[in-house]
Amino acid sequence: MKVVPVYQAEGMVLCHDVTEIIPGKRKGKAFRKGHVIRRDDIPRLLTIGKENIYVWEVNEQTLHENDAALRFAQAIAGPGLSLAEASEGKVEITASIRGLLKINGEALERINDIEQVAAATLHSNQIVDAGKKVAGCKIIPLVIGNEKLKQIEQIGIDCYPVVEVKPLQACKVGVVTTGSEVYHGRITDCFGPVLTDKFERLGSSVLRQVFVPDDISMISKAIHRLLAEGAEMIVTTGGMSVDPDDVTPSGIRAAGGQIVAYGAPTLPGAMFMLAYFGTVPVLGLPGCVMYHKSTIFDLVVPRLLAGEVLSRKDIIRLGHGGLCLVCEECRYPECGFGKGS
Ligand SMILES: Nc1nc2c(c(=O)[nH]1)N[C@H]1C(S)=C(S)[C@@H](COP(=O)(O)OP(=O)(O)OC[C@H]3O[C@@H](n4cnc5c(N)ncnc54)[C@H](O)[C@@H]3O)O[C@H]1N2
Ligand code: MOO
Repeated sequence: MKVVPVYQAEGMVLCHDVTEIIPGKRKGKAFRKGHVIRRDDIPRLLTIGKENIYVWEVNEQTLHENDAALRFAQAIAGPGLSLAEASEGKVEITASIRGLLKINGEALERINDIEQVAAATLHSNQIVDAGKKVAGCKIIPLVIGNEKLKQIEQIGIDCYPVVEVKPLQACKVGVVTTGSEVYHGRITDCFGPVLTDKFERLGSSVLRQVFVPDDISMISKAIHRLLAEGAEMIVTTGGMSVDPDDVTPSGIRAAGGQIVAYGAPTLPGAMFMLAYFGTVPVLGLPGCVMYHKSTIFDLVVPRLLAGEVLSRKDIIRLGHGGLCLVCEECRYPECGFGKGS
């Protein structure tokens, strides 16, 4: 900060608000702190009585907060995002498409470890609609050293993209509904409509729903039939728990898939299974997916539709934030469920 004669202040940044008082008419801010002084501001500043003012100097080594915030946002934003105009040292980042929000948490931490800058985001791995605000980049002082922006830009290159929205692929989904009580018509199937609705909301569709009793070989055959019909994802429903008739995990194993995990640290959704048949994910969905509004389904399926291949480690990580409070009115993803992963 330094004092300069006002007629030398063009291009420099005001360090404080400048108040103008016109008796009987108005009292208010004539210029805001952070304003970059233009040549035509000078006569007005002189009229207000400012022959000398405190300024920050912007030169090759320093940047005004708004210019810096824009470079900051450009450095962290990847595909599927758009940037708002810089204001008060801040640029907001919004989704430009509907899709899966991905945040590189490690890169974000490295950036926020740089002094005088702050980036805040929504949590990773949630579906966001186009227009949703997902992140904000803020410069703390009015003027910041260029080297700090260069550090951020290097992290942005090394970890590209720090923030992105991945589009969801439209998938043809095969459904294998197990349960002798459903197969023999003792009860009406309720899983199919829930899944049709959930997949349609995600831009995918149910190719076919096959009904089988609690029989390992029939479950296995149904999986192969749907694979042969071109299913790009298969979900089996029910029979995932511990009763003698809960044989769906055995059916998936018998079909010969590569098992990623049986059991997931999410409640509801603990009795979940994920397997792969080549590139086709096969999911074992427990009864809770039919009953509860938000479950393991909502944490895993969007990521699969965004093209991610999930590992056992990805499933294990769901534990932090994997406890759903089963609120009367479900507000997911505007809650803690799935937040830690
Ligand atoms: N002793 C234990 N009991 C339970 C455990 C456990 O670990 N130990 N796990 C619980 C969890 S977690 C879940 S989730 C549920 C359900 O798990 P399943 O996937 O095995 O579900 P099912 O036994 O097949 O069915 C439960 C219930 O839902 C009805 N159902 C199933 N499919 C359909 C369908 N397509 N349409 C309509 N209704 C359906 C079924 O008739 C049963 O009433 O287990 C807990 N228990
Ligand atoms: O899978 Mo149950 O899967 O936790 O409610």
